[in-house]
Amino acid sequence: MAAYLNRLHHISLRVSNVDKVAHELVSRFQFRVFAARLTDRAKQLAVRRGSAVFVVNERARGAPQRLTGHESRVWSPVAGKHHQHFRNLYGAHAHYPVDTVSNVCFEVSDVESSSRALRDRGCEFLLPPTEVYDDSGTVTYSIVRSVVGNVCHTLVDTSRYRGVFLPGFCPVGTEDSDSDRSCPITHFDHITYACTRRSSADITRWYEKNFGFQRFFISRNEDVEDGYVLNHNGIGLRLTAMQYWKCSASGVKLHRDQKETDCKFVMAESLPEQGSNQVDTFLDEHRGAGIQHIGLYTEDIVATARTLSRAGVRFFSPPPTYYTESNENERSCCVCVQVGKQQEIREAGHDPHMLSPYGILLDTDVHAHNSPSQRYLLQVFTKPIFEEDTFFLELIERRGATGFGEGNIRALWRSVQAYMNEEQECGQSDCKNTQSGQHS
Ligand SMILES: O=C(O)C(=O)Cc1ccc(O)cc1
Ligand SMILES: [Fe+2]
Repeated sequence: MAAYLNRLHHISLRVSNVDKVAHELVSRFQFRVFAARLTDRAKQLAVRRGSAVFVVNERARGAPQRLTGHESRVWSPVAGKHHQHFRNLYGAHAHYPVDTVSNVCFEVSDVESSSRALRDRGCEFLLPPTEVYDDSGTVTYSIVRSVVGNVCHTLVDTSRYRGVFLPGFCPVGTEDSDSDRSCPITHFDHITYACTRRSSADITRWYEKNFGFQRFFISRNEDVEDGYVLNHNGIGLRLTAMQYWKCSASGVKLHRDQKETDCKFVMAESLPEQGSNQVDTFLDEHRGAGIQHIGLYTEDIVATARTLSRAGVRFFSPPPTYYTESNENERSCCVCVQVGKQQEIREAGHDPHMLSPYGILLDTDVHAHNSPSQRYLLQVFTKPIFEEDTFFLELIERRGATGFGEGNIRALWRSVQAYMNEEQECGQSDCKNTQSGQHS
């Protein structure tokens, strides 16, 4: 392994309208702006909910903005001077034609040695280790390109920094406790990439080799090379999942379902046999592979979905029969068409009427079924949040289940597919703001 990752530090979005996207995250998704970097050339807003931090960066218009060759050749840290050159600090440099989630930033203990090791393994750096400072201390960071579309990783060491976020950012608002029970989002649960065909195996190897990620299996029937393949009834999807093995989360209080402070990574590929689908749509509209969605972990998905729904967030919903009918065979049969989950929802101790207004899906871990401590997870998916049909968010509550619900993936797939078909019939992009597929 080349780089030891301590934890996920933040995720960067690059958008044409920072205020609009930040406002969406704040007014709808209940994030709070806690730091800002505003200069005549840059606008960066940092928003937080629990330990989930997004930085919303302004997307440069006009000529692509790149670091110059001179800057790339500088290897040893250059104290403090660099920040004058950068329109957007911490990994938001590269030009991209549409709004996008461009960077997953990891905290590491030693940026220099991690970067050197990654470079020796052939990784491409957009920025060598660089120091920036302000009155609250110093931070070292570098930026490495990933092997997935436009996604980059900033590696940052904040151990010598006492400020509210990162050098150059000013605190905004007052620190509050995030203890609001109506929206207990605590952290990023997973990041899902939309990948081009047959690229998942190489991507997995890249993360294993360079960052010590570990593969984990979504299904017992999953093949090591092929991943988890869903290829029937109109669903053509290959999923491969991995997580990073965190190294030093000592002192961090962990939630019972949170294994250390890890965040899972899921690679989704579309399979050609079943026709065009949501992964293809992402690749088209995003103009390449990238981050398709991010799962936000919540301790109470019903309360969170209610709060977000009242604030205007729109969710995908399965057909009403999902909550009113039961399909006993569904759990043991991987090819039959799903009808309903009423009984499964009740058996898990939930009321279908509480889940249906928001389109919340429930999936029991098949192998734990009938055991006294039934393991399941609850998920709900939002409509895309940028102009293009690309990036969306997900809420996830885990009740002992650590993977991804096979049944939920099918239910989500169908509701997204129905929505895409509807949009195609309308031929209007503003349909995504309507209440279609929504029961609330
Ligand atoms: O189930 C999840 O939350 C996943 O992240 C898996 C997944 C990935 C891509 C899709 O288009 C649909 C589902
Ligand atoms: Fe997901």
